Amino acid sequence: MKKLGRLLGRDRVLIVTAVEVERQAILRGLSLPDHVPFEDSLAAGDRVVVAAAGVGVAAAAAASARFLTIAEMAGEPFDAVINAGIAGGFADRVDVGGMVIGSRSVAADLGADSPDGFLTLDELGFGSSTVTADEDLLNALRATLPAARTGDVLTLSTVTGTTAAMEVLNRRHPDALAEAMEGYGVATAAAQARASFVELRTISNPVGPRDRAAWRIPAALAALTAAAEKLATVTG
Ligand SMILES: O=C(O)c1cccc(C(=O)CC[C@H]2O[C@@H](n3cnc4c(=O)[nH]cnc43)[C@H](O)[C@@H]2O)c1
Repeated sequence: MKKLGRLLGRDRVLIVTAVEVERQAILRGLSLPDHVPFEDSLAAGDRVVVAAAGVGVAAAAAASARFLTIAEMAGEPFDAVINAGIAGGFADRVDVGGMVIGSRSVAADLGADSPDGFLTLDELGFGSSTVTADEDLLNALRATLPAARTGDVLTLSTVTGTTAAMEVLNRRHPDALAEAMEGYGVATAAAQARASFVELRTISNPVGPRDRAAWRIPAALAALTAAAEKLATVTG
């Protein structure tokens, strides 16, 4: 059974989260069951599949590549990939509980340090530390989620936990809205599978000195569910 029709104008959409609670938050919003294994969703011809990849850029890239390859081999390739989950928000740019659509997913710690400053992959001549979101997908998300802010989302291997680290990021990426740990990895897998990509994040905590008590994970998960509910209204 095709449980959800075309989402955001796409035939088949893969939504990749890091962890299961994020996956369930999205499934709740889409009114999809939460117990269907990935392979069974594919076999059923579901047009929207939500899968958890694990935390961090390596798990995100490896699992996304696996999901995309399995779908391609089954003759049901995904044509769009959304990396969705919770994130840290940069103060004064986005509030806890708010939402960010990534215009770019930036691997902010991938490169080389030097006495003259940080060198990105681009500057080193090894490719790019940045994946730009697909314009049509980005615009479709923006139209569906008008309350969301649009801007760069950083991908980091370490959650920022000190004022010093936050200041370094602020200097290097003065316009970034949020940081998370998977976007660039999912985006790279999507690019290699020639699927369009966008990152969608709801804010669970401010970026800055580690303060576990300030994390508002239930609020960020509720915002993910609300976003998915809105996405479900734009099916064809
Ligand atoms: O520091 C802690 O005690 C702690 C407690 C719960 C979760 C964590 C995580 O590291 C979750 C990482 C997970 O969530 C995304 N995320 C959320 N906020 C941030 C952030 O400020 N910086 C980076 N990643 C964040 C991330 O994408 C992971 O999937 C820590």
